[in-house]
Amino acid sequence: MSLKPKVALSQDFLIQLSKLPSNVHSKVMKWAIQFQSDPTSPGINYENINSARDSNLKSVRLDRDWRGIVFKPSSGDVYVLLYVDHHDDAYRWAENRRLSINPVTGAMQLVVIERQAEPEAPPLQDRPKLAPPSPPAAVAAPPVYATLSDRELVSLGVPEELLSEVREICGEQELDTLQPRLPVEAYEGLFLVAAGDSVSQVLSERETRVDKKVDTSDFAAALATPESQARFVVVNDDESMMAIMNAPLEQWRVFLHPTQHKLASGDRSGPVRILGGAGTGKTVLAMHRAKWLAESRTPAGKKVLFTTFTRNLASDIEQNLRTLCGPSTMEKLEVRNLDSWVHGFMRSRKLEHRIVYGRRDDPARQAWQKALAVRDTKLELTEEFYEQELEQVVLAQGITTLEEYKVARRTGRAGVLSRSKREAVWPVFEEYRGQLASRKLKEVDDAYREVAALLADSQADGQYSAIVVDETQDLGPQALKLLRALIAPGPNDLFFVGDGHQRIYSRNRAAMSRCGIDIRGRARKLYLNYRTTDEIRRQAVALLEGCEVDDLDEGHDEVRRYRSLSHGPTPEVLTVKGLEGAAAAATRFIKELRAEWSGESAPSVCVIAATEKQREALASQLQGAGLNGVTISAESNHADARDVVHFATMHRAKGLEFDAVVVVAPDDFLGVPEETVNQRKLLYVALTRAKRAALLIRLK
Ligand SMILES: Nc1ncnc2c1ncn2[C@@H]1O[C@H](COP(=O)(O)OP(=O)(O)OP(=O)(O)O)[C@@H](O)[C@H]1O
Repeated sequence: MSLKPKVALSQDFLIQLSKLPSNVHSKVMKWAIQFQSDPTSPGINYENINSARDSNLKSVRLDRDWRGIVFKPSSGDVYVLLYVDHHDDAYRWAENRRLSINPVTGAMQLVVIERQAEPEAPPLQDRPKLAPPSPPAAVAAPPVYATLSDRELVSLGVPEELLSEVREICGEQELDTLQPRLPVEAYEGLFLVAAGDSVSQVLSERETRVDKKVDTSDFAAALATPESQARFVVVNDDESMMAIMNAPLEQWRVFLHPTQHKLASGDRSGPVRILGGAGTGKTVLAMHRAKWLAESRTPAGKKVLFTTFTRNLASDIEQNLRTLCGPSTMEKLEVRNLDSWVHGFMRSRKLEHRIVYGRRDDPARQAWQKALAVRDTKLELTEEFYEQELEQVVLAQGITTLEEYKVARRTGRAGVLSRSKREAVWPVFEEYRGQLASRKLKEVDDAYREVAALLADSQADGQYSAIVVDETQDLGPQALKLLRALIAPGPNDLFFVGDGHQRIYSRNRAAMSRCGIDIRGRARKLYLNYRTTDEIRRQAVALLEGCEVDDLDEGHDEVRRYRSLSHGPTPEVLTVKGLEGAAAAATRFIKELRAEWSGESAPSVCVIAATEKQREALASQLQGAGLNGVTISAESNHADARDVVHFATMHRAKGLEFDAVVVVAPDDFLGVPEETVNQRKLLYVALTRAKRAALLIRLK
């Protein structure tokens, strides 16, 4: 029995497919499907490309004008659809490209060679490190990678063909210029080294082994590496081929970053925590992980729980999971925001309490006012003090008795509170809980705590095979403890993704290790921003300068190491007086953008405001200027709405993305960094929702 040859598609092929006119698109689809079923068919005529650097690249005729470029090595049974274009363009594309195998990582890399071939070099291991060349007199910055050996650079993913160009890089800008020609892992490795990491740190964090013997002619083996799968996908049947080709731009479903790939599958001995700045593919990874867990580690009768903080985000994720997973996998997945899960659990146990999320509205407001009425006025503590003490100490730590309160840690709270003062303060909190109870209400943190206790008492775990958590930064200590109680400790139990820069519910600062979640040895990071242009990312990061950011545990995180893959205009920052001025600026920006992008399908745009009131006012003014809008609510993101402007509060925009955003920021959000950390984080979240363009309006 002869085995069917391996057929793969490249990322470039799919991107190109998405740009083809529809009559050519269907022709290419038909051809590609035939090709997939038998690339050795005598009907396929592989023509040599005389000027090609790589003799394994062949041209295949699709019709009089169009050509496919295919990789067909002289030995081995691997065929890769690399590109499609008009005859001359396709040939030009193929001329200076080479598909080779990285001799250290074993990954397949498509390299664009712009320079003349260099003289034959000795094998990697024999090559000495280059002494740092003495810089030319006029050049200030020395080459960044001069002290690394060739082998070290290649182990980061740098193709041998680009070594000399990498060696000449003297700064960030030059690295960014070379980025489109570098494999994603090489670009990432290089900027991490430039930021201060050692090569071995980079390799060990990304779990890349460099001690294997690599056969640089075995393309079938090379295709199996996570690095190769970041840009090539093997297709085994018509069905999967069609699914991929019908949504060529849904790259996240097919091509994972090597780190996403490694973390999405395979067993982990306990809780995992993934950090990553905005847009680094944390949700994508979480979805792939949930899929793998559901398909590979979930016995009949159990499910994977995928949870997050906000309701509209959970429904967004569920929709995306439906495009990633078949019905049988979806049956093993439960996607719910944590509050809705708790609500459901309480109802199933006939617990009648309603959950309250704040004290602004009745009846919780009345309960809080009654509680404040019992305070000891001699202490001269403000209402704000009591409220913050309640949220950040009493509720967050699940303190239910004066004895516990007397010895509680008050991390993050200003000023020392003596035991005697604590005794005098405590009755307010006790009264509040009593007032809530008489109204059949419960604070959300108390609900988490009590449900966790019920689970522990009833040994009711066992319904979930694993739990995947998105937006972990917004879950406080009691929420984390509840998640811990929901599943027995063991392999693959908990998988968290999050970003301390995006904590927008500041009361929910938690350290995982203090909630029974031990991530030691299982903490990883994603560094590449797939969503936002680097110009927008930098603008957003600049807002957080001087703000302390945690790593969801007891350490710190920093933004220096993150980078974006795309570039665009630097976001405009305007200062205007009043909402009318903001609405006028937003209208102009959106209309100009629509005119500029008129050749493309309607861009998605979101106007993001700090409060519901401002959001409503802006929506009505833009409506008056002829821009129809929809409001993003807890129930719906209106993701399918076309030709409308979306309106959201900063809290509601979390986790979403749009081609462009207009962020309307009250000017006091940008006060002294230490005093406006929470507001600045909201702005960071809002601005990083943009993929290509952003306008930041400072509202005086
Ligand atoms: N491997 C990938 N290839 C291509 N696109 C990707 C990949 N991973 C993520 N993306 C895209 O990048 C964007 C951001 O991804 P995602 O929402 O998962 O990031 P995130 O880290 O969860 O963002 P945030 O924290 O800002 O909400 C999405 O458009 C997603 O489709």
